[in-house]
Amino acid sequence: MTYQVKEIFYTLQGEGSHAGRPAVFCRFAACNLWSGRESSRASAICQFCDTDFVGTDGPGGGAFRTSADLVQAITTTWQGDAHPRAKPFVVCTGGEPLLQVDGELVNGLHDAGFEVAVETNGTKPAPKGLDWICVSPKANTELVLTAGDELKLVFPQEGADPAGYEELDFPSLLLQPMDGPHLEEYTKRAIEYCLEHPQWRLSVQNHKFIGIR
Ligand SMILES: C[S@@+](CC[C@H](N)C(=O)[O-])C[C@H]1O[C@@H](n2cnc3c(N)ncnc32)[C@H](O)[C@@H]1O
Ligand SMILES: Nc1nc2[nH]cc(C(=O)O)c2c(=O)[nH]1
Ligand code: SF4
Ligand SMILES: [Mg+2]
Repeated sequence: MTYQVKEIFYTLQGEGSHAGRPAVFCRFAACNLWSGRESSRASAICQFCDTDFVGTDGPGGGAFRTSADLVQAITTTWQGDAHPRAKPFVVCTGGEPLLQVDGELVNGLHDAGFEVAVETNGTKPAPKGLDWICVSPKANTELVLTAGDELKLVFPQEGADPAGYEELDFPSLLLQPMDGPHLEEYTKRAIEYCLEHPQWRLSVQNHKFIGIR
């Protein structure tokens, strides 16, 4: 299978429970909830996306004909020293990574020594063996992945009340303020929500504040 990848880069995980951890980000092209074209944003199922995931023209991007080719590209992008306390870490994101990430790729990344995380909208099943699953549910979609390692809800979303996700099988519940013209107001509301409902924690998009990718 050919993997369509927008970009591959080395940075710190900016969001969620692993915030601050060095990681290779592999951003897969395409999503099932938006075409990625601005002209169709208003009619998309997911309308607040902060990411360009169209095409394969980003740094390190391309069409990788085999899982081995993609594993090699990810391996060469990792820049950390080998250390017994720090396994190389790759975050598969997108676009929607679970349109493309398969068991063969996960196995190949494991064989290369990586811990493998995904950032997913939760509407597609996950292959076996992933080390970290972050599900970020979107209003008006059917959630297929009802278990994982963290649930990171972009907040607020009409039709996606945090309380509706509390009984699912996620050890961490995170609220991430929706970036856009109302970020300041939504951050205040997310803080208030967490203070009143301490089963939720705040996830800020650190990378946007510290000027890294
Ligand atoms: C670009 S998405 C790609 C992965 C997957 N499609 C998903 O939605 O989880 C990566 C993360 O950014 C979050 N995100 C996207 N747009 C955002 C925004 N405007 N403000 C805050 N978080 C956003 C998503 O909810 C998700 O957790
Ligand atoms: N630094 C950094 N952390 C991130 N965590 C999730 C991201 C994503 O776009 O999926 C992301 C991203 O784009 N950059
Ligand atoms: S599901 Fe994820 S990648 Fe797709 S449009 Fe929404 S935030 Fe962007
Ligand atoms: Mg991002």
